[in-house]
Amino acid sequence: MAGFDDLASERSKAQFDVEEMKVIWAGSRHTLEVSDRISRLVANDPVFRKDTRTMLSRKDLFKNTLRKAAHAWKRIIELRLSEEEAAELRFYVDEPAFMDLHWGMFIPTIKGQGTEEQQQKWLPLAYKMKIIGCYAQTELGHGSNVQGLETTATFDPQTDEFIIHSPTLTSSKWWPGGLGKVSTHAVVYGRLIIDSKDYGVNGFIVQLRSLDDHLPLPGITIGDIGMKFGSGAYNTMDNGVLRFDHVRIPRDQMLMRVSQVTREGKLVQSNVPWQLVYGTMVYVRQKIVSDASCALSRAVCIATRYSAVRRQFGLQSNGIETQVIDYKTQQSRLFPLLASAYAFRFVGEWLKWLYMDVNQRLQASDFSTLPEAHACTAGLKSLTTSATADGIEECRKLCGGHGYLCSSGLPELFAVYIPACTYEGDNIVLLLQVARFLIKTVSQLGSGKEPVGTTVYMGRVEQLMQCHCAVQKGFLELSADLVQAAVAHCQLIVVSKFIEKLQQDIPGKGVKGQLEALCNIYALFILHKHLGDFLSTGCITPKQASLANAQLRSLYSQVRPNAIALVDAFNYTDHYLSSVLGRYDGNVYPKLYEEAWKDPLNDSVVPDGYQEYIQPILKQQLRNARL
Ligand SMILES: CCCCC/C=C\C/C=C\C/C=C\C/C=C\C/C=C\CCCCC(=O)SCCNC(=O)CCNC(=O)[C@H](O)C(C)(C)COP(=O)(O)OP(=O)(O)OC[C@H]1O[C@@H](n2cnc3c(N)ncnc32)[C@H](O)[C@@H]1OP(=O)(O)O
Ligand SMILES: Cc1cc2nc3c(=O)[nH]c(=O)nc-3n(C[C@H](O)[C@H](O)[C@H](O)COP(=O)(O)OP(=O)(O)OC[C@H]3O[C@@H](n4cnc5c(N)ncnc54)[C@H](O)[C@@H]3O)c2cc1C
Repeated sequence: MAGFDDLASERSKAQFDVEEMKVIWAGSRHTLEVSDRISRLVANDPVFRKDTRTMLSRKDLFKNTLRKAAHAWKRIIELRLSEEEAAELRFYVDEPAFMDLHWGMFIPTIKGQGTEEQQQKWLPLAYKMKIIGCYAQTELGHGSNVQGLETTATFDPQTDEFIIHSPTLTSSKWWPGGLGKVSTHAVVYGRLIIDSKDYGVNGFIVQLRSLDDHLPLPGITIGDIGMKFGSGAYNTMDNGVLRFDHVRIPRDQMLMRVSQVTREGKLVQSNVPWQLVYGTMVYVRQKIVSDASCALSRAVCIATRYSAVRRQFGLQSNGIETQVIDYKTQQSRLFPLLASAYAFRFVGEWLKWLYMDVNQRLQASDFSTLPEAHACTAGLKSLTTSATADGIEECRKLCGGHGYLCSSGLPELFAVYIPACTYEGDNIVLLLQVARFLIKTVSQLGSGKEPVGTTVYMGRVEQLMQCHCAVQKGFLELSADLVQAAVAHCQLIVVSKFIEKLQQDIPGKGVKGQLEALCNIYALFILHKHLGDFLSTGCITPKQASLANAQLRSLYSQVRPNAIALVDAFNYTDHYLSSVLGRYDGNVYPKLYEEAWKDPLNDSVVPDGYQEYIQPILKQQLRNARL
């Protein structure tokens, strides 16, 4: 039968050791073992089913998410899962929920911005989930412009407290995940006011709801901001609205690693840079880059398997049509995405290392690499999420009409993924940060300060000094071009990190060869996409451009027999993929047919509303016909 045979035969053609590639993708043999074990644990647990998610009402969907989160927590405790295993469990449960913000932002903020005493007080409560926290920064009126936030935290020396207040409608907190219905606490960002003087934005731990009956505490108005894009998708999350009416908190609930307010109301700065108030965003952006490769590889896995099963036109001598994966147009759309998934995986690995390195340095009061870490996390978050969002949509198109069905898994994946281009920093705003960093680096070239890290190449480009002079005349005027320069800088990082990966010891028959092909596809595809820029700047000649394109076509042919094995190496369970088109066994058509009958519309042969709305029309037509 089509599908079973197709994928089995594809697998037999693979020219490399898939099991070793799984290790490379996972990062280590240990990580592969953990991820394999936990993904199966989730797939085999009926509480974690997700096949009806797109058909549930918001209330049922949300309650079901709470049920899953509670069950996940129970399993974590019962099985005594490590932090790594628990994070894998959250990943494979595959449902955005308040837990993400509690573990992913609330706890890291206290760790990064709290003093030793504050950590000792709050972290045990948070780790045991005796309190549940979220990250309340964005307001109705300001998200990107953090320094424009309006919430105030005014010190009252009489009582040794801060008074948290929302002075305007636009100062209402708006968007924080987990805030709407679940969180008992939040890290709230607001303007520190002492003696009528504004000291800018700082973080404060604020209790929002009673730990007894979950009701909002006095002075607090709180709720969910409403349905978001798509069915299922991000609607499992209670993104919230929050207003304060002169809510009092003890002074020691201001996060005081960066600056402290004394009992007398004096502001004391510590030796750490004030930008550490933005530190959680660096951490989460780094996480988002790692997650981009997961979302893209998932879409690519579905589209690749289906492209091998789907046949259209080109009747062959044996009477069967051509697999659509054999069309060069399909390959030229699909294989660069396959290569991007691997490229993002490796740059994500590197970014994780960079983040750990900067953290260790911060502990030792070395702040020198913070600007680069900010630029890299901001830029790569922007590049990888934009490419992944576009890539998922391209995979939907690669699957033709069936890709538009929810049972393909692609519509929900797209809907849940696209806000990544906005949250944790709008992608254009983040690229402008990279552009500023690049301009600053260029401006220091003449002063004898050697560029380091990801900007080391700048020391070799003489024309950059002239660029700097031009940009000095108008950053805003040139910002659209500067954003392109920032993207180019980030692409260079992605390609360099892929090349560095290839320089490591890579065991397994044929594995290195496949990765080399993917790395070359990624680099040449970027060159192809921006051919105009490369030609107009004289970086390559027309002859080189045409050679590069010929090389790209030949690389597609090289990857073609290995395509299915390259997506098998992601080691995704059918539960995680949740796609009829991407099934491991390729049994697409019978399952698509079966799936259709599960739709609630098919519960009855004659639909509800027939007698009310259809029958009268039909009867009317009958009368008109008689007339
Ligand atoms: C059930 C199982 C349970 C177990 C679970 C286990 C585990 C779960 C684990 C994990 C989950 C993990 C992670 C979660 C992953 C995903 C999370 C999911 C969803 C995400 C939710 C999204 C949340 C949010 O969106 S929070 C809000 C984010 N907001 C933003 O990003 C705002 C964007 N704006 C800004 O960042 C800034 O305002 C700005 C644009 C940078 C402008 O800053 P500003 O100060 O106004 O101006 P300026 O440009 O002059 O900058 C000044 C100066 O500072 C430097 N700078 C700026 N930012 C930073 C930074 N972040 N770090 C360091 N330095 C920074 C800048 O370069 C300037 O420097 P200089 O003066 O030039 O030297
Ligand atoms: C699903 C989701 C979850 C979220 N979760 C949280 C959360 O848990 N906690 C939290 O605090 N926040 C959260 N947010 C908020 C999120 O961080 C902000 O929406 C994001 O930072 C973008 O800010 P904004 O909405 O103000 O966009 P805006 O800044 O208003 O952007 C609008 C447009 O203006 C452009 N623009 C803005 N500034 C400039 C500039 N200087 N130059 C050029 N163009 C510019 C942008 O590119 C964009 O096109 C979440 C958002 C979403 C969608």
